[in-house]
Amino acid sequence: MSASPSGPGTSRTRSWWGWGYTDAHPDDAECVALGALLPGTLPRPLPVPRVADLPIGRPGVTPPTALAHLVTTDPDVRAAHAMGKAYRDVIRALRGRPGRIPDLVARPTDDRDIADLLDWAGGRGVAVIPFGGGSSVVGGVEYRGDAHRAVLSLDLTSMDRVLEVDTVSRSARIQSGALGPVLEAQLRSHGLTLRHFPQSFEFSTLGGWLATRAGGHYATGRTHIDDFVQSLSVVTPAGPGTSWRLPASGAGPSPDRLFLGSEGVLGIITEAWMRLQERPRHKASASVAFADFQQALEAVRAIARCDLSPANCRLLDPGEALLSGASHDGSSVLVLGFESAASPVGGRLASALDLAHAHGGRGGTPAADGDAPGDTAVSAWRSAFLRMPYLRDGLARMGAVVETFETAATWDRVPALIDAVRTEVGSVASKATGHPATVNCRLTHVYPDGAAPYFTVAVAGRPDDEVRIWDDIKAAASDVLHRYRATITHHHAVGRDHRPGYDLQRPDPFALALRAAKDALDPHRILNPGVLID
Ligand SMILES: Cc1cc2nc3c(=O)[nH]c(=O)nc-3n(C[C@H](O)[C@H](O)[C@H](O)COP(=O)(O)OP(=O)(O)OC[C@H]3O[C@@H](n4cnc5c(N)ncnc54)[C@H](O)[C@@H]3O)c2cc1C
Repeated sequence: MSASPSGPGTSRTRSWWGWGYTDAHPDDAECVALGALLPGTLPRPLPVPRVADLPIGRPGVTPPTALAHLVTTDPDVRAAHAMGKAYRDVIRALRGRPGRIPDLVARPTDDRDIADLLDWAGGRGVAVIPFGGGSSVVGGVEYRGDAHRAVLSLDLTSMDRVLEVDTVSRSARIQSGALGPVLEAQLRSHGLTLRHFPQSFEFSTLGGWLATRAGGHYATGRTHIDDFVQSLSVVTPAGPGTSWRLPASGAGPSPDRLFLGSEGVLGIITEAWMRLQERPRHKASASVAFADFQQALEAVRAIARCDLSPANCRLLDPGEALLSGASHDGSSVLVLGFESAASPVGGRLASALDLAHAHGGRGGTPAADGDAPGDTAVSAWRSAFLRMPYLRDGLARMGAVVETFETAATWDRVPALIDAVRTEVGSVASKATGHPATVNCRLTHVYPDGAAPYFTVAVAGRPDDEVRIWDDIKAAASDVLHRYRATITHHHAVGRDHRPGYDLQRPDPFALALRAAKDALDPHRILNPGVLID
């Protein structure tokens, strides 16, 4: 079992503490250059953390002989499964204080292995934390507390095959541990694609997407992974179950809906039949600049209502546009993209541009229908988007507090919500650190009735106090969201970090029903304790 899983067809090493591949991390000189962008950061980067320096104790439990071949106690592997990939996780690793290191890491290869591991853990009071790619940004894959005798991280990535493709119904049965690129590589030979591309695509799994109701790259329409699910197979401590494959069904509450977004607290999603698509042959994109952010919001609202279905409709405020290189003159930028396997999309792009121009937008010559993006602001935004998590970790090494959070609200609240977050979160961040803070915003997904604003906070921290500072900033952000009745998360999930906000958001009878489901399916309360429901 390797400590640092490699990407498909590559021997590159995954970082145990930070985002992605170690060879893509900013070096010390780049970290210093990044730090210079934020007044008050450290003069030199914090050293890259080493597993050898961590307080990794002996495992508190030994697996039975029959399961020993699935389990490792290797310190490198255990460290890589201790936390997710939020800023909070990265800075804790950098400061030598990661979350609790799991006692054991298991990599099952089929449903039987999972059932046996759950049986054993249930009988011994061992907590089981399902682990896909480990890209959670909400404390979803770490254990907090001490109510269990030991902790087992259940890594699903050995179950990564596309098992069947039904070209007639255009769907496939896929094991849940497949990372994005592994899954797409297997579908390519059939000329098909799932086309679910979260920013974390490279290092997250189908099971993780389903368990967190992840949001992909589609800005409108099928924004969440839920929309692609035909049926699910789940192994719970109370037994396994598979829903029927159906294109749609009105037969009572949906069994799939119980497990979509269940974040590993009710059972392990082991495979799913997923709706596929043909690869797009027609693509077109363009960007439009706006002098006024409020007008840009109006333009996006108009586009979202017109049945144009852009695949990309990201509105970047001036700070986001500057950071990604999409604009340098204080403009907000709307990045528009259309795609289709069936018919040219130039007409839809032209209609969206007309609407943007009618609301004061400038530029955005429609690119010819084809594969190339054509527009430099669009290309700049795309490369910055993929590089951003690496840069965040570089800034963390400079002692900065840099993190994102996201939400969704109806259009009537969106403009005031964005203003309130900028003002109140910015003020808490500056007061907590004594340094100027930036709070930037982009819209990642848009709907006819509302939008999903996504915020990035950046401020120089105070040495060794970064976690507390971030927790204070996050608490202020959650307060604003609650006041505006905006969701605690549009797609990042609840995990442990969003529990207080989630508890306030969900109706009481729903909490009762969820608790009853937990009692029935996980009677020993071993699955991901602390997440979603107690
Ligand atoms: C840089 C970065 C960018 C991101 N971009 C996006 C984005 O664009 N869209 C988005 O939605 N999210 C995004 N995320 C968040 C994260 O990638 C998603 O939540 C993703 O769905 C998690 O998938 P994973 O395989 O890494 O799951 P993990 O992080 O391993 O697990 C997430 C949760 O699901 C549970 N779980 C995992 N697998 C299973 C399973 N098979 N059965 C039951 N429970 C399971 C875990 O216990 C945990 O609670 C981003 C994160 C980072 C760090």
